[in-house]
Amino acid sequence: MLSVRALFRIGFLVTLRATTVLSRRRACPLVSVTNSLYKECFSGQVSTMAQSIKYLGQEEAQQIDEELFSEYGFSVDQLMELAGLSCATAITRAYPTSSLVKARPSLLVICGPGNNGGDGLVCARHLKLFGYAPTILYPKRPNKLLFQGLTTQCEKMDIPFLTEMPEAMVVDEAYDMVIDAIFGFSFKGAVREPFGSILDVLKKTTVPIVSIDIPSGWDVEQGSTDGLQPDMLISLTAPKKSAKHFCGRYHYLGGRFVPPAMEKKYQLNLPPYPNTDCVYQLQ
Ligand SMILES: NC(=O)C1=CN([C@@H]2O[C@H](COP(=O)(O)OP(=O)(O)OC[C@H]3O[C@@H](n4cnc5c(N)ncnc54)[C@H](OP(=O)(O)O)[C@@H]3O)[C@@H](O)[C@H]2O)[C@@H](O)CC1
Ligand SMILES: [K+]
Repeated sequence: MLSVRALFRIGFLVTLRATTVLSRRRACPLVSVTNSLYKECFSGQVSTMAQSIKYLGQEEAQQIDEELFSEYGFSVDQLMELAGLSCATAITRAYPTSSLVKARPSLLVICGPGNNGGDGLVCARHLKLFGYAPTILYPKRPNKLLFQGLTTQCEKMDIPFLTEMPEAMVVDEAYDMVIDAIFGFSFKGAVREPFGSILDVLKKTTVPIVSIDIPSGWDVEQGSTDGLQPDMLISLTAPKKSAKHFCGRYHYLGGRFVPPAMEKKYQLNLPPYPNTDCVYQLQ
């Protein structure tokens, strides 16, 4: 005889399989269908399931970030290294080099002017170590030692830097995917150049886009109806509210550095990362 617990477990696996198949069709309204499936089947059953994770607003995400530095004594480069490493790890899980179609597993990493761009630089460095061939576009570089160091590290790893954004057709021909590390949770207002033109090109490409923390150009809380539609989203620390509108195939959580006291204070309800993994697959 199967116990009630075992029946719930079977029900969960069947639903998980169904949501994976559904979400691969990439139709946006399915996000709410899958979420309601979760709620219908599992409300109150398992506290660590995906639906119980907190989705952060913009101010709360910035407050947590600030507190990690001011109260918990972390440095930016420490957390950026862990964030970037988890992004590279999640990408290798979703798109192993053996699954890519180009002769070399070529990736275009586009880095923005803030810390999201820094995550992109770290991610590119680790991806190179993992056997991929990243190329970086870093059009607006902050005049800070941290970013200069990250840039030097990539240059010394023989990662090429582009001087301008290629056309959409060139991107599709030359790269297996694009890593979007342009804007994170501090993005606000209308997109300013040169990033407006870059995002316009990205909207015309057909290769998969992997967005770090937030699909760039999306409102951090509301998302976007006509913006990028990434194939993969890697939420850092905890998903932001806009992640509810994500319609791609893969959603990972990374940035396994949140102290338990902070998790409790903000009621993040983070899922249990398996063993020593630095990523957790939410979808
Ligand atoms: N604790 C965590 O979770 C950790 C988070 N980490 C990462 O940090 C990310 C947040 O980083 P962040 O705060 O530096 O901001 P981010 O979003 O990269 O961009 C700011 C830049 O964008 C610019 N900009 C803004 N709006 C714009 C517009 N409309 N059009 C054009 N430009 C615009 C803005 O320009 P400015 O205001 O200077 O003009 C500024 O230069 C977070 O998402 C995660 O990836 C990890 O590294 C470590 C641990
Ligand atoms: K991004």
